[in-house]
Amino acid sequence: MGCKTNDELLNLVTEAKKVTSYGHVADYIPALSKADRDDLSVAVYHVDNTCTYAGNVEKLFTLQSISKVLALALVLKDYGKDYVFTKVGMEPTGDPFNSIVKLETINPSKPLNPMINAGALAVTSMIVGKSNEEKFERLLQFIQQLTNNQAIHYCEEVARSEFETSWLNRALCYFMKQHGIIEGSVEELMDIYTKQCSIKMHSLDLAKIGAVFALDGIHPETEEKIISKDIARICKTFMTTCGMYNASGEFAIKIGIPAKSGVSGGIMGVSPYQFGIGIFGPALDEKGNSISGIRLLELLSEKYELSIF
Ligand SMILES: NC(=O)CC[C@H](N)C(=O)O
Repeated sequence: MGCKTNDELLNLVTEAKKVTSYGHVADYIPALSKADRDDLSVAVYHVDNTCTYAGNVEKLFTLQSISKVLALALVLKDYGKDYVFTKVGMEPTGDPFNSIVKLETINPSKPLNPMINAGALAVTSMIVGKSNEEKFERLLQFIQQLTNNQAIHYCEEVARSEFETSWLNRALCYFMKQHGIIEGSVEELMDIYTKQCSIKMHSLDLAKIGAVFALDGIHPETEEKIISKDIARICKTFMTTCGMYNASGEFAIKIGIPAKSGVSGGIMGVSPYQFGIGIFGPALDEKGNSISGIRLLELLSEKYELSIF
């Protein structure tokens, strides 16, 4: 088992930072454009409860699309896979994460997978609760359990910023509502979805969630079984096939671990039975993945032979 000292990680971070200048901070959600594009931090949370890190690992960032895996785990717990997969598919798309094109061309308008926006919106619409507040509270509590950190909350500024500008996501919702994939108020769904994407944490907490997946759903600190082995397996499979959007194939070849990215620049990685990885590097490549974060994972995977394939 490698990657046990902070110095090892710092060397890799220094090397990975060299590509930062080729990336750009996301600005289609206006509040995200305030990020410092030179940031790069990484935390590795080992299943034996030790942690190594480099960079400013206490800096908070919003989960964005990383939250899609966590919302999926929650609805799979609530409903079981048979029902969930009547509303969302299991296939990679090859299209950008916010694309609408396949919703129209594929019958019966079921989003292809839960890692693209359409699929994630369908998943979030399934969260159980009597009111919008209760639904979001359940998701938040689940994420607090995964991090073993009751202080986890969401960033109101980022949530509001996305809510006020999310026209394409609304379009995806109305399309799916027309075809019976989602029900109820689109504005209420957008309210939960934008709060979900704005849940904030630092790389250490994100690495810890990765470690829960690395241990098939068991929390390394509390030893609590938070999700079943089967749900952990399904989530890791989606991370492997669709987690890096339409760069997932290349990522599987070059790095070869289950991972999920978000447009804030976060990446959660999983090295099964070894550790979880939390990365924050807001400069993104053209597909919307952290450019230095991917470079760092490439260096880590080569050095410690992390590929699962
Ligand atoms: N790729 C992402 O991280 C997308 C999440 C973002 N909140 C959106 O829906 O556009």
